[in-house]
Amino acid sequence: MKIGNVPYRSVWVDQQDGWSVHIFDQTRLPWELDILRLTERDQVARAIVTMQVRGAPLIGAVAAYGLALALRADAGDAAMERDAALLAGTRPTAINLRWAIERMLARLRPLPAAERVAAAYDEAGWICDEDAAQNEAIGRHGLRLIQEIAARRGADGVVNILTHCNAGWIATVDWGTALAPIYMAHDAGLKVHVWVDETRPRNQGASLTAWELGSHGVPHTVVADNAGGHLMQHGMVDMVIVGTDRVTRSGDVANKIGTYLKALAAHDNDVPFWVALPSTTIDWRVQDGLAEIPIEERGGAEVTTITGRTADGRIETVQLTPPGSGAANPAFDVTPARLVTGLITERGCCDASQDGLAGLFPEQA
Ligand SMILES: CSC[C@@H](O)[C@@H](O)C(=O)COP(=O)(O)O
Repeated sequence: MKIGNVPYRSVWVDQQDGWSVHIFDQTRLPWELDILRLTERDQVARAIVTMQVRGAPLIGAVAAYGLALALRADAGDAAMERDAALLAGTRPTAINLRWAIERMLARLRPLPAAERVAAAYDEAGWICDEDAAQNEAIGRHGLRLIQEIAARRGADGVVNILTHCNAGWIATVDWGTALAPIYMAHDAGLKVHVWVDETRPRNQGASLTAWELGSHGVPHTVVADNAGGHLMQHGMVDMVIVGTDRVTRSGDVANKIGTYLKALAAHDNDVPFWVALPSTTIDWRVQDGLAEIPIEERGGAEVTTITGRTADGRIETVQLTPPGSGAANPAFDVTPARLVTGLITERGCCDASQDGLAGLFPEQA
């Protein structure tokens, strides 16, 4: 996607040196566009843990390059297994991270150490290219859903879409998942307007989704997380599209904390609730999302403080709560498949169910 008129991906290898890895520091957006240069394993691990990079597909892709950087230091068997485990353990909920590391190891383990660095960069590059292509396909399939609603609304009708967290191009290698259909609808001339949940505590909606949509010229309005139910009750939401960090083989969906409440409100108001994902986000080994998906617990400071830009341009973090108040910070929740209208994947749309997923991905069933 473009910033200004310059096309970017969310992770790329330095063209000059051919090995260091660049990312945007997402903790500085939307205030500053800082590009970080990563040169070693620990920088990559730190970037994922501190959420300088975030979003399920992107942390998988960046971790893949993290393993390539680690192999530059030591490409022996023991070091590779240790570094792969370290990178895979940086965040627990998004399955794309484990998937990417397992794919890297499947390619690298049979090779002699001397051939591993080149192969690792090659494989990480494929992971990135495939993610971009899958998300573009998700965009095309999701576009049809938006077109159907637009057709019912008539020529002047605006399609109002609510989204939670950030599942845009900055959360993937390119295009995004939930936002890909929205970009395509906007580019196709459909009138779309996006309700952007602020997404406390880290505000990925207010900072990242609003920045992405604004940069692309997509009309949008940021709302407090608690506003979604009210908007749906008053007919102001035509559909919900969210991304996900892990989908079970039965169609349960883990996504940013608060997604479940939006699904409940959508169900109560007959608003279609769609989840967009590349197949790399499906955990075929897991059936019951509530029982089996590990939910990341992050530090309480993300709840007790808030970061923003002051009137004179400084980025500051301020305290919201009284001294001594404790805080809990579960970062994800699980929406049961029964509340999900359907899944939008690179192979098309399906029911959020074992049969639905098996129909699209028979080789996994
Ligand atoms: C295409 S990204 C899908 C999900 O990863 C996204 O919705 C989300 O929950 C991200 O959580 P985050 O904690 O910001 O990494």
